[in-house]
Amino acid sequence: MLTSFYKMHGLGNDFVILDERTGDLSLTPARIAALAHRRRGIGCDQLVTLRAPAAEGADVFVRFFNPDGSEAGACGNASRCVADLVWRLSGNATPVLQTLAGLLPTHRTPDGLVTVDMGAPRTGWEDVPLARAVDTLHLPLPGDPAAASMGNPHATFFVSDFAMLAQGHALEHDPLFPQRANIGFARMDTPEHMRLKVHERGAGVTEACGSGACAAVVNAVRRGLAARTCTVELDGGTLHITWSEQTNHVLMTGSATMAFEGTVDLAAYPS
Ligand SMILES: N[C@H](CCC[C@H](N)C(=O)O)C(=O)O
Repeated sequence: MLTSFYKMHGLGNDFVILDERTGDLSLTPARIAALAHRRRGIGCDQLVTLRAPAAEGADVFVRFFNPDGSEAGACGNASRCVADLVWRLSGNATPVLQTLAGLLPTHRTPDGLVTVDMGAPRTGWEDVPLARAVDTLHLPLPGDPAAASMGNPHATFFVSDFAMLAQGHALEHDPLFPQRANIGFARMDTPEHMRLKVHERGAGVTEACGSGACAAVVNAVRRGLAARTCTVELDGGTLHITWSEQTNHVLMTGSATMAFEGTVDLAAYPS
């Protein structure tokens, strides 16, 4: 039996989106990893599922899975893509996404971009989470990173070049991060412009990371390095991030792209 899927990306951070609102697809970690495989599967940075919402006021319940089968509480680029997909399918231009990180209101901008309210950052050590009580603004790691969660763990290193990117895998698995972490490397060109590269937890280096951009701006503002409205330039393109002083929420604006639709025979994948 063939199952439809949508292939979308946010600045080159790419996703396979499967709709489980018509029935469970038995997406075990093994099947997710096989579907995400760049040669033997469809291939993606994250696999995204849609389900009927449980929360009051939500239009769709969205879950995000890495190519290693692990689940992520947040995924900014995929959130923009799901908002765009809901609009394409239903005409609703302001869907509210229910995620493990909470309810994320979204809207389209006049120039066809998508804004997601990614909610408030979590900066307590137990919220990131970290393995012990340390100052999340200056972690006890070489390179003196800061840490914050957007519903998933992020560490941000402030760098002048990106040589440290090669240490991303080891840092992802540092014992200070009991749930591992996404590792961002941020170069502040001005307080309003950041160049960012991210080694993602469970996925490796991606062309863009939306929640990583949000966390990096939050950490930069906390360090006094960035303005609350900051343009983040990633390998795959630009995101506009604002950490609102009034609401304490982080707004992320950027593109969402439909690459293609397809069908897949899930019976050909491990259960
Ligand atoms: N690409 C996603 C981040 C995925 C995070 C995932 N790697 C995790 O385990 O937290 C984004 O645009 O926010």
